[in-house]
Amino acid sequence: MLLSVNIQEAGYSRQFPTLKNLRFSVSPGELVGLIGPNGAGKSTTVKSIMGIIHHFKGDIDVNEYAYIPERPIFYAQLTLWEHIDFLFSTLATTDETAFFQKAHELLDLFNLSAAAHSYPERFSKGMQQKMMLVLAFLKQAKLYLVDEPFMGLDPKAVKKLLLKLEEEKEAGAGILMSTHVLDTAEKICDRFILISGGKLIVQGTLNDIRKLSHLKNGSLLDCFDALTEDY
Ligand SMILES: Nc1ncnc2c1ncn2[C@@H]1O[C@H](COP(=O)(O)OP(=O)(O)OP(=O)(O)O)[C@@H](O)[C@H]1O
Repeated sequence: MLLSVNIQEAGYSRQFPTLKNLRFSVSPGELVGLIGPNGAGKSTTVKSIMGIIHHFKGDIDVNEYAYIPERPIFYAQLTLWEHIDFLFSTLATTDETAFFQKAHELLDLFNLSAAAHSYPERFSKGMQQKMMLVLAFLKQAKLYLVDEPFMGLDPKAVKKLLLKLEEEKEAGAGILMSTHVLDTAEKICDRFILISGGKLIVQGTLNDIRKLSHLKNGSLLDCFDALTEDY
């Protein structure tokens, strides 16, 4: 198991916890979709796994991970290449040649080579998001925590991201991905965790979700709609 989550309570105030009684796990080679309406608690779940939620009761067992944030996070004073250099200095890996070769490949893949020595503050939103992808894939972690990754990416970049996720999965990584892009999630995720109002509604394959929502051939969106009706 790469990730085992048992949240009894988590949130931003002790009196009104955002999440309650949420249990799930992610195994090697699995892409698990974390879905739910706005404000359902997806980001709070990801932050709980990362250990940055103040009010927390429960147990999280998590391997070393790479995080792809919903909104780009970077140091304004460092160029993209300096971020890559800095990342190398924080990793246990000693194979410098392989690391920097991979950095060049990823920059090339996401069309960022020409921007490598520029400051990310001046990048477009999509370029900043692609920079997050490059840094995450460079970590070569066994577990990926991905929070709404498609925002701001052009269709080509989305396709490349999906290919990279598939590649990592084939290589045995586990991925937890929160997203609102349900038609894509339906195509690529092995399982889903549907939350609403901070509670688990259902977890399982699309077929499990179809059964529960009584929609035999329903799309993930139809099932989502049916199961979050009172939202
Ligand atoms: N920093 C914060 N302080 C206080 N409350 C917060 C904070 N961040 C989120 N919340 C609240 O926690 C609840 C869950 O928010 P969260 O961001 O986890 O939802 P989400 O499912 O990721 O939503 P979205 O799809 O809109 O990104 C919301 O009611 C939100 O207002």
